Amino acid sequence: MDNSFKIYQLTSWDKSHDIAFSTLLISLPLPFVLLLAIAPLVLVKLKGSVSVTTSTRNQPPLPPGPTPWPLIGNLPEIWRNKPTFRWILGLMKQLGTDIACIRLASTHVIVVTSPEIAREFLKKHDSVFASRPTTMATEYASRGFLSMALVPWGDQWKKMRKVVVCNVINPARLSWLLHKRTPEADNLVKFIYNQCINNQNQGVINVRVAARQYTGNVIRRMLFNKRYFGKGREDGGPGKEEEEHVESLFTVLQHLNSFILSDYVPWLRPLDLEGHVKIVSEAIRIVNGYHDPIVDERLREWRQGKKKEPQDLLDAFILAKDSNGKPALSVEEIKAQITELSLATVDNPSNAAEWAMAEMLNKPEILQKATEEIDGVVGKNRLVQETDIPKLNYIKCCAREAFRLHPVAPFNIPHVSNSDVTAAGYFIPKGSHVLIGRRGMDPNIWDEPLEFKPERHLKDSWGSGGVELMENELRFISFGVGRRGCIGAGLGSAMTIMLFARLIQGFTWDVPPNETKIDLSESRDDLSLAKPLHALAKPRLPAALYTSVY
Ligand code: HEM
Repeated sequence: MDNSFKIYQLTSWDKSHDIAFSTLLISLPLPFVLLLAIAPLVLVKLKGSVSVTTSTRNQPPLPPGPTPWPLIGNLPEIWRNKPTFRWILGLMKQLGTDIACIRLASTHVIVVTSPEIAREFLKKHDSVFASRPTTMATEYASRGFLSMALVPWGDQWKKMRKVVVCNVINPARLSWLLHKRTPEADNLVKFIYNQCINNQNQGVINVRVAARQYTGNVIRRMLFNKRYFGKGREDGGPGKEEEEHVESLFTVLQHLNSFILSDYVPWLRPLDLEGHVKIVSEAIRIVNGYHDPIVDERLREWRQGKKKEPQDLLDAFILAKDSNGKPALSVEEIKAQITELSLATVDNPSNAAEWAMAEMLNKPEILQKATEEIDGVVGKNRLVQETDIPKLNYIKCCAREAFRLHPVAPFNIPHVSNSDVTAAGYFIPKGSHVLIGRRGMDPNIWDEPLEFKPERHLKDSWGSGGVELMENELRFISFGVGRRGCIGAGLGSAMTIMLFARLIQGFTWDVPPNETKIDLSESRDDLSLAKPLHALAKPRLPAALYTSVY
């Protein structure tokens, strides 16, 4: 391999020379440190504004991208241009390319926005791109890379994926725990109903809070057999513990892959220049502060023989055995994986439901059609159930359209290449971080790509099982594909549809009084709605359906 493409391994973070160097740096005044960091800038920037690298050995070029500065690459650009994802996507538009290479210190960050190239990376070269980067936030969130989604390719990932798929997240477990998910769907309509009848905020509901608490409740119930860490609330809403839990999970998610300098220059981490170390460590401390005592107590109960029957996913983790009949996972691994599953569950379904509702409030004819579908399939004398999902094809089209137009993040979870490879005619060096755009915007595939048009999914997803939220051709990324594809597509789909269908079935929705339209502006820093969706809800089913729920 050409030495110029050697990648600095971030896992060297805790090596003693880094610590010593970092300690030295901390003791220096900040301006001096920055001067050290930008010293290479005094060197001449090598080329023009666009770099197209060619090789002396007939090697294909790197994908086009901004010319890197010597040593530090494009770090000054990502420091200056926040949020980085908007800068990268804007740059690619300017360059007219759907694959780009951004150099961040010695790391090649390859960004892909075309489905065809995405398929080449994640299908044709799936095994090459099966690793993950090691960032500050992924290290904290995974307790030092003990879990699955955030862990590089290797034995730890293989072990965790096998244990979780065989013992914890699979179709059998999903149906085993249906009786824990349904009460949370019931609680969702109860919580909104109570706000309506109490005329809280004149019936204007914060849909984001309701959606995020539903996803938080489902995963807490499935993992720990409880909705509330504390006393909870009579009206079905979150107590302060649940608010803090869900908020902290979202804080971690927002910082997981956020282009901070020290993810590319690890010795900068102790300086915490962007303040992310403080934010992420505090959020993880809060999350683990809720989870860990429950895990420890449950282990004690099993050891002391107080527990005999598994009741939830935590029990499934504890009872999982390896081929020698020994516990498959250490306590730390169980705790790491539980946090990761919580992170994986809360954001996508709630974001899709909130966006779909916002879009549909501005297009009442779509909302009307979705409501009619549920009334036709389910009627108004019982609440929609997971068993109804196969028949709710239009509802699924609306959710698919929310995933296409408003994914929870601009890029898929990053992949890392295990070896040099040529893809899409470009040289992709070993260790490259590959970011695949999640939005489905290609005008050759999607007519009027910026429009929310659920009908577009009726045509092409209508297989024998009806419409699905999976998108195997990667025309947008919902659950991904291949070795690192989502293991929770079944659960994630069920949660998204139940949340969304219960909102629509349970209430008529309107824009708040004194407003004519929902403001669909996107947040500057991520792809969420800039302002949490608030909408006027009115119950539309017999009162007993809201009040007789668990
Ligand atoms: C609508 C809900 C969900 C969506 C849209 C979604 C989407 C995704 C995506 C895009 C990936 C990355 C695929 C890749 O790297 O190419 C992923 C990975 C993953 N998801 Fe999900 N997910 C959802 C729900 C869940 C749930 C409910 C769980 C588990 C309880 C889960 C567990 C995971 C795990 C463990 C991975 C990492 C797999 C690995 O790296 O080996 N997800 N998901």
